[in-house]
Amino acid sequence: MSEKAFQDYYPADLSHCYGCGNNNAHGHQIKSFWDGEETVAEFNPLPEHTAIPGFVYGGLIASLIDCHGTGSASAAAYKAAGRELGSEPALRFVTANLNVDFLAPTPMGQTLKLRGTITECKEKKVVVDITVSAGETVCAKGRVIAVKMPASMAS
Ligand SMILES: CCCCCCCCCCCCCCCC(=O)SCCNC(=O)CCNC(=O)[C@H](O)C(C)(C)COP(=O)(O)OP(=O)(O)OC[C@H]1O[C@@H](n2cnc3c(N)ncnc32)[C@H](O)[C@@H]1OP(=O)(O)O
Repeated sequence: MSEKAFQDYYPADLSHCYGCGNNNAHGHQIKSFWDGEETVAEFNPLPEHTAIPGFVYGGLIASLIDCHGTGSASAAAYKAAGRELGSEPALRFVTANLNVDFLAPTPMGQTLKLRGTITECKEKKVVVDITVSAGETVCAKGRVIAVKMPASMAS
């Protein structure tokens, strides 16, 4: 994919997140995009993301859902407002609630595909439902309730 990801619009001073910050060399640097009305992201787990040999650590999967969810929430809020991604004033969202169901063992060595659906989009709250698939298998599903970032979290 050659277009800019949602996370590429985050300002540098808010790009340190372990899951999605471009400025976090040790983080996952997840990249999310629109695919029609849904949002998508991909991730290739590394050996250090192992739970049991051959299988991916659930905390990593939760982290991917978390950051694909908050990125999708921001993008959905911009879309609902009819605004360009990244335009000021910024529409920033953080995780209020993260719920994950692990449906099947997630194999190492495959690209994980995340697909998000915007279930609810209000001015202050966006709900995103996400699946994580390896090949044809949906290994996990999750829901992110994202809420406008409080002023106290901005520097
Ligand atoms: C694309 C362009 C980019 C632009 C630029 C973006 C930069 C963007 C940087 C992002 C960076 C990465 C982000 C990664 C994801 C994290 O890891 S974020 C870190 C983890 N999260 C936190 O630390 C958040 C800590 N919690 C809080 O600050 C506050 O509790 C919250 C979540 C902001 C909520 O504030 P609040 O004032 O209590 O919210 P409130 O007005 O009462 O509720 C609003 C709505 O949310 C619901 N709600 C509130 N809390 C909860 C909860 N815990 N459970 C369920 N629902 C809740 C309420 O029920 C209410 O719903 P409705 O009645 O409207 O339907």
